[in-house]
Amino acid sequence: MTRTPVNVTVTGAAGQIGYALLFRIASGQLLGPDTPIRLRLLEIPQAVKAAEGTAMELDDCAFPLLSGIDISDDASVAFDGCNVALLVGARPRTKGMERGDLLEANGGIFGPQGKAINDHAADDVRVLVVGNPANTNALIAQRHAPDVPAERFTAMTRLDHNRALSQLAKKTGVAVSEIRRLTIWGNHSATQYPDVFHAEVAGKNAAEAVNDEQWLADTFIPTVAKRGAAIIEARGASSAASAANAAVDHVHTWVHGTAEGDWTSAGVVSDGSYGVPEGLISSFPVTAKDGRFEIVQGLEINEFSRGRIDASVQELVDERTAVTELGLI
Ligand SMILES: NC(=O)c1ccc[n+]([C@@H]2O[C@H](COP(=O)([O-])OP(=O)(O)OC[C@H]3O[C@@H](n4cnc5c(N)ncnc54)[C@H](O)[C@@H]3O)[C@@H](O)[C@H]2O)c1
Ligand SMILES: O=C(O)C[C@H](O)C(=O)O
Repeated sequence: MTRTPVNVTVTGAAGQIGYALLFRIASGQLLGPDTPIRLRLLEIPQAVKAAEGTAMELDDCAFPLLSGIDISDDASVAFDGCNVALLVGARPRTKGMERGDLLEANGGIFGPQGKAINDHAADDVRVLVVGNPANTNALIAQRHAPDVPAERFTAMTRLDHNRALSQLAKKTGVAVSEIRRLTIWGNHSATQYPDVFHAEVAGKNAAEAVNDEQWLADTFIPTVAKRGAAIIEARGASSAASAANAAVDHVHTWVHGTAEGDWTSAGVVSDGSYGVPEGLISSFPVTAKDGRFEIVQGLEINEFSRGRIDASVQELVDERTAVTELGLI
């Protein structure tokens, strides 16, 4: 192997998503079978030992593409030379915590990590924020990295996208591979809007294939939007393997591109498209080419969709106002 390894930094490496994610990155599923990887794991001091245990297991897999593993509790070390940053570690909501408390606690994590990326990462750094509230955490990190192009900061809504694909495939009786052009709009929260109006199911318009607006409104949208909570209820812990899978999908698509004629969903910095205020990190339909996401332009937004997109975007505006008032951006 002669290529220089790509530095992939994973925060929250000792957590449950970290445990599902690291082995897939090291096996080549994130960047492809020809790209050697150096893992840089960031954890809080209390969890460094657990991260060391995971690193021992990674060693024991003898992955041919894994050129080394560094573990640190110092963001300036973990992001040094970083090419791909997966910001997974976050402060979970605990009993009695209000949304503002959660935003404040996470601002204390994502602000300094954004600054460390700004000061230490490689020029081509790409950042995916997984830790919740993912869109606003991504915004906080991006605002602390003025020297990094804003478009390099993204938030994960690929899990929502994949959930929507599966639900629609089940309803219409087709394979997920036969569905294209589905969109998640807005926030990675219960207000998100999974939109089938531009989607195709086996070459046919998805809304027409479903032909059941009540199912869309009363079953499909809430099932996708509340899936995270349903998994917590069932598993007693939030989604981990599916979240790691979506992170792998997001970065793989970002680097390798979307298929001709298709698109995916990602939280990206708004350029004002579709009435989403500029600068917000909101989920859009996006294509990827040459390592860049582009918002799909020119889609007609019907009345059913407009109100739902606006409601989720308003939640993002409110979160941005809250973190501005807290002095976090
Ligand atoms: N965007 C999505 O689709 C999506 C899906 C699932 C989960 N999530 C979110 O991902 C996050 C991680 O989930 P999890 O199940 O792995 O949680 P977890 O609690 O199992 O692990 C989180 C890890 O982050 C570490 N951590 C905390 N603060 C840190 C910091 N400042 N620097 C580095 N590491 C830090 C913790 O020590 C812990 O090991 C949560 O916020 C969860 O809500 C997002
Ligand atoms: O961790 C959560 O709150 C849920 C998670 O974001 C998910 O969508 O599964």
